[in-house]
Amino acid sequence: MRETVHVPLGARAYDVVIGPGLMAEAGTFIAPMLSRPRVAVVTESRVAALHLGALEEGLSAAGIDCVALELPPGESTKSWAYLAQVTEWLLDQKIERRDVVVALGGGVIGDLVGFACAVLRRGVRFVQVPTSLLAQVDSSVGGKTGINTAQGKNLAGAFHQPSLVLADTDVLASLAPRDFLAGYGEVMKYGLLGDAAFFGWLEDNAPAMAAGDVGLRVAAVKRSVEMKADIVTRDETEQGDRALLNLGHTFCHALEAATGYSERLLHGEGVAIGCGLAFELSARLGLCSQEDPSRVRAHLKAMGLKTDLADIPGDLPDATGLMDLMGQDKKVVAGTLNFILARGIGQAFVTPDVPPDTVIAVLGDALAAR
Ligand SMILES: NC(=O)c1ccc[n+]([C@@H]2O[C@H](COP(=O)([O-])OP(=O)(O)OC[C@H]3O[C@@H](n4cnc5c(N)ncnc54)[C@H](O)[C@@H]3O)[C@@H](O)[C@H]2O)c1
Ligand SMILES: O=C(O)C(=O)C[C@@H](O)[C@H](O)[C@H](O)COP(=O)(O)O
Ligand SMILES: [Zn+2]
Repeated sequence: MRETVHVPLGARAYDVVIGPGLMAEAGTFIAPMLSRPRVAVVTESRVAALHLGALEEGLSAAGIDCVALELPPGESTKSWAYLAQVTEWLLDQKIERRDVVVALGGGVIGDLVGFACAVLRRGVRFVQVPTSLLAQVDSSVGGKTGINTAQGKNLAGAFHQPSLVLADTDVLASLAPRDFLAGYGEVMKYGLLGDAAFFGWLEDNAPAMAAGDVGLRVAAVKRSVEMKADIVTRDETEQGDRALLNLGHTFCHALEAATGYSERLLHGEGVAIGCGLAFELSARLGLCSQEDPSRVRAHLKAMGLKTDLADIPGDLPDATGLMDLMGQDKKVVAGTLNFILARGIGQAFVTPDVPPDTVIAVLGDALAAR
């Protein structure tokens, strides 16, 4: 059940290894990369309590010593304060330019530690050991690293590719159901953006995958990573096509900002709701049939995922307020926001041609249904 997806980025190429039992073999994979048998691991306390011991044993079995830093869990750790703490801790540990840092955790740790490694001594290699479904299918691959700022989501960061990704599917068993489902939002995104057959496969198989079927989990992670690797290889720094991976994210990032990056809305939940809104907007613009957003929302509901703005607890800004938050999106060019829309399931495309009034109308209707 071991799968490897290669990300062919020339001098920055690397493998994503997927399957059960990888923690125990981490040292075997990492040892050939080292100039001395020592690594620094950065993680967070919830993941550390469950999986740091297994990683340390896997490293030690290959004769690799490690020091570890544990941060608080949660989205608010993706901040300037923790970027400074991680960077200074790595310097205090005398991590050298040729050393390797290991990011053990979900997307929060991967994004933060990757950014710290991008700036540490102007660039130190890092290995992603993603522990959430979201991190295994998306954030550990492709080299987008960063933090949130007071102005919005992921607004400071760098493209810094990992040197290796070890996605041990066994660790997904300890995820809380809500965190597993949030990660599923990004899995479904791949089907919606470019592979209708994968979306159909998910409609048939995702309930069993969520219930714990290991073979289905490996298959879903592999297909997601293949799709991401393919897009990232075509457009590493998001000059064009890579924005397809942002399907649903313009809405999602505004909603995350509006809910204060809190437990009210997890990133993957925002992606799920955002994908529904992107398809609704596409249907309103006559690009796809009304059956497509209905099918997306029906699948989200069947999976038990957040589907509508009504599923977000507490107050939200009005439609204009949400549009203002979208103004910080990194896809804005000369003041015009690029959207990811779809001509059908699996047929997403990037376009600046979206009348703001139509976006406001879609948001207004979604807010009115709360
Ligand atoms: N860089 C990228 O390309 C990219 C892509 C997608 C998302 N992201 C970012 O990733 C972040 C979201 O990632 P996430 O959903 O993994 O969030 P996260 O890192 O906060 O993890 C989600 C929750 O799961 C817990 N957890 C992680 N692994 C666990 C395990 N094996 N067992 C039990 N609990 C575990 C964490 O403690 C946390 O409470 C967001 O900041 C998002 O912006 C980045
Ligand atoms: O890798 C990408 O490219 C993505 O857009 C993946 C997204 O799922 C992810 O949330 C990413 O962090 C969003 O990037 P941003 O550039 O919109 O901040
Ligand atoms: Zn995302």
